[in-house]
Amino acid sequence: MRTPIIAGNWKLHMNPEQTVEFVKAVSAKLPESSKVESLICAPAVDLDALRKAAEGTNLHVGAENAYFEEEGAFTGETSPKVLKEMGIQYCIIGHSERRGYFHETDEDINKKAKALFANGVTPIICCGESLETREANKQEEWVVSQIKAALKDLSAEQVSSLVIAYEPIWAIGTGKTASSDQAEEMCKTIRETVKDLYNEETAENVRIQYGGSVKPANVKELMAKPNIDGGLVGGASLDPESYLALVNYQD
Ligand SMILES: O=C(CO)COP(=O)(O)O
Repeated sequence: MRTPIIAGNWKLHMNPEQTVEFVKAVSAKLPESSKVESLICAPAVDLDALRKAAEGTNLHVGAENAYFEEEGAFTGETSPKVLKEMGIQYCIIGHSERRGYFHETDEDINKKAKALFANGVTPIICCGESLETREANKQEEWVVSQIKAALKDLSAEQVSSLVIAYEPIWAIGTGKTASSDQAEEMCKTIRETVKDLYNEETAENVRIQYGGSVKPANVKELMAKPNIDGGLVGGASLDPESYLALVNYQD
């Protein structure tokens, strides 16, 4: 059985003090990790505070990005090796904002996935189509091609352990959620792609999140779908009450 994973992606919000306040506000009310994994992915400058504040709680900690090199002359980048040393468990890669504003390619994302695995950090690999691609009804081939490129040369064991986040760009921060049927349809396609590339067991193990205007009001319906194992949540993860409503969607 796949453990559901609800992750906040704070993007460029929150400072270390606010991070500690947030953890204080949520820590006592988080579900058991065996029931739902509660994760916050925070800006690199907040990770030390987040990891320390989350110690001994059911809150898991992730980064929003990392580079594919561990060290060297790469000004401004975040090392996957240092993430590991800091005790960071997850790292988002290939978010559409990174692909769009920072020109990250499928090849970069594949290299980042390998670098994270080399350092024992679990990647959350994002994929998703633009409105233009959906209107042209090309969303499936677009997402399948992103997945194939991101997973290139990864082992079945690695793919079993990672997380894929389907985030249609037209649903991010727009208040326009994909319908639960649209989200399920693509998450199912992603799982079938993993089965074609690897095997049934790997496809059954890989966790697939939906992201794009997930809110307390729609999380339950999304999570009821058989191929949706979690949410990657931007705006609604910044407020403690809203975050708690998301991670406790089973109550
Ligand atoms: O991009 C997202 C999470 O990675 C989704 O953001 P919103 O939940 O704000 O739409």
